[in-house]
Amino acid sequence: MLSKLSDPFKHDKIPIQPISPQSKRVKAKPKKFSAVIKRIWIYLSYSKVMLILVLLMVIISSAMALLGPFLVGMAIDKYLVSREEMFFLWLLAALGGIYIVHSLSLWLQNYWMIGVAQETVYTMRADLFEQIQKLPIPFFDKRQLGELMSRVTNDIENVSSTLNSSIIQIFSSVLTLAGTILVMLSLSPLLTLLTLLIVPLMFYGMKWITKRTSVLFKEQQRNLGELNGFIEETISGQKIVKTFSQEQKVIAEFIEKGERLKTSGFWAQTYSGFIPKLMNMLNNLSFAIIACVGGILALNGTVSIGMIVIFTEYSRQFTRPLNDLANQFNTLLSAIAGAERVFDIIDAEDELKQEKNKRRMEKVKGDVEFQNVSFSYKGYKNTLNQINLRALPGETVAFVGPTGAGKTTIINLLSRFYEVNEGAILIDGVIIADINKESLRAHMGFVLQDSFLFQGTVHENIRYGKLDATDEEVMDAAKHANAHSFIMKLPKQYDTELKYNGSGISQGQKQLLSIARAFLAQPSILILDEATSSIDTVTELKIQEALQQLMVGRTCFVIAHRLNTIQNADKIFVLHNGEIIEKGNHESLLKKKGFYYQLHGQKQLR
Ligand SMILES: Nc1ncnc2c1ncn2[C@@H]1O[C@H](COP(=O)(O)OP(=O)(O)OP(=O)(O)O)[C@@H](O)[C@H]1O
Repeated sequence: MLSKLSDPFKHDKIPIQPISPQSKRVKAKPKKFSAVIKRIWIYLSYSKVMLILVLLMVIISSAMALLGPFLVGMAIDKYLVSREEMFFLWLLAALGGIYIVHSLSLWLQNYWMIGVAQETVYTMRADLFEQIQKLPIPFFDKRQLGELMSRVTNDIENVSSTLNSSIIQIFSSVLTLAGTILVMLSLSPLLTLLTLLIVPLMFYGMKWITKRTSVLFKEQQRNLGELNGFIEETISGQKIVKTFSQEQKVIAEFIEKGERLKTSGFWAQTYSGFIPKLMNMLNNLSFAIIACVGGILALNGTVSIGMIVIFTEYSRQFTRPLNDLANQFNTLLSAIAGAERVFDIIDAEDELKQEKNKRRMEKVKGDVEFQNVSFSYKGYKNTLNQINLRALPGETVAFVGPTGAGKTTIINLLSRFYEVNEGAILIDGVIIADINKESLRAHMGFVLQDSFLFQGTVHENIRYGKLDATDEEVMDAAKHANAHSFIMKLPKQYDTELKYNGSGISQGQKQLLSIARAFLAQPSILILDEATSSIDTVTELKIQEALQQLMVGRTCFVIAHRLNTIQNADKIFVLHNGEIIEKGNHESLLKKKGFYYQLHGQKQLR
């Protein structure tokens, strides 16, 4: 029936596939709820004391809610029927007390639950962020930044709002439900059985609906992640979008993704919206049955009027928590979908776990050797084939070759961002796969083309190279890197706040800061990816001079684009299609009159 419902958001311009329940796009099967709930429970248990207090308040408020109608019924029988005024007054006073305690316990459970929810979400977010820091580079190859961001923000937020609103509701509903059934059974087993008639109907109705909504909620979260990824990408790439006048294309793509999110949201909400409607219907049915049968029993004189009032009140109390549970189910399903996406990342294999027992290198001389190294990115054909090379301590090794030849990949393998498929890389005679990654990278310094600068002061950004460096050391590094003079001209010198990725300073200045970082780190092995972007001659000279200084006494691997780097290099490896096709120094390679000679002649080293 539902598949026939028309999609109210149908867009005339861009045809999109509606995410109807029959859609083939809904592939994700919900994992076991119990496993996800168990995980959330572990997080909840970090705030045990507060949670116990919440539970205590839930028990009190549920008991008060149960006691209320009972006293009302008694009051009716005692006053309306027997006219026992004194007892009636006592009952009224007790009723007043019950409602005050009820309200207070409701307020307190809410107060403590907010604390539990905030603590839980804080820990979950911290775990997720920490895990993201430990994930290996190949993990990020497969994912969009915005999609990951969506997990840290939206999905976690989803869990938070559910904890705030649903947990108490679920606890108290279950308690009230159990208490009500018990009291009802003790009052009239027949009427209780009549009330319980609707339970199997509720159960099957809910099962049918939730089977569909859980898949749809997951689809909605995934679409939200995709949309966020797209937004992040287009905002970061605004210059390119504008340069190529792609605004309309980007807007159209956004609309398409937005439509997809809207449609999946629509179906998820529509399906889950049936839950309260179904509950309401069954609720009314139950009420009608009780009223009819109870009325007949009262007319026969089998039960008192007070008893009927108590009972109809309880029957309402019985269906109300069921109703509440059904309403909360929506939120709960959406939160479970979010939590599942968060746990997917938390459970991803982190690179540091396997590294724990590996050997740490205290000192590195810088003797680096590649032995028959072959490598392919996952799912691609070989990028590097049988690479053999050696750099002795203090030597400068340069890589040249056309674009896509595999120069960056060699560096990626040396830093263990990726692992070799065949062969081995050795540092000072030790295979690097056996060295703890952290300790390996601690001996490496990187000056990359697109050296990233973080939001923070100039000082903080340089100190990234050595977190415990003193102010003097930072300034000293900046002086060696020829960065000091431009820093002093900044509005607040070393305390100047840099904008996102250093967007407030020039490309050349960014490079000088990254050289300063490397100076501070004092690595034994230096990895240098020379910038190809054109920089003004004065800054270019400063960069050259700083790099010359930085390279002294270290083993350097350079992806070279500049002639003077090449001329000074001890060894040059010419790469083509993932293979070393020529090696030697500048003079010997020129003499050979091979590929290097051609590149050099074209004044183009890549
Ligand atoms: N993460 C990745 N996943 C799949 N393939 C990749 C990945 N990174 C690089 N490649 C591919 O590996 C090959 C070598 O790339 P690499 O970046 O090492 O070349 P390069 O010589 O440094 O090129 P350039 O001079 O343009 O930077 C290319 O074909 C590239 O498309």
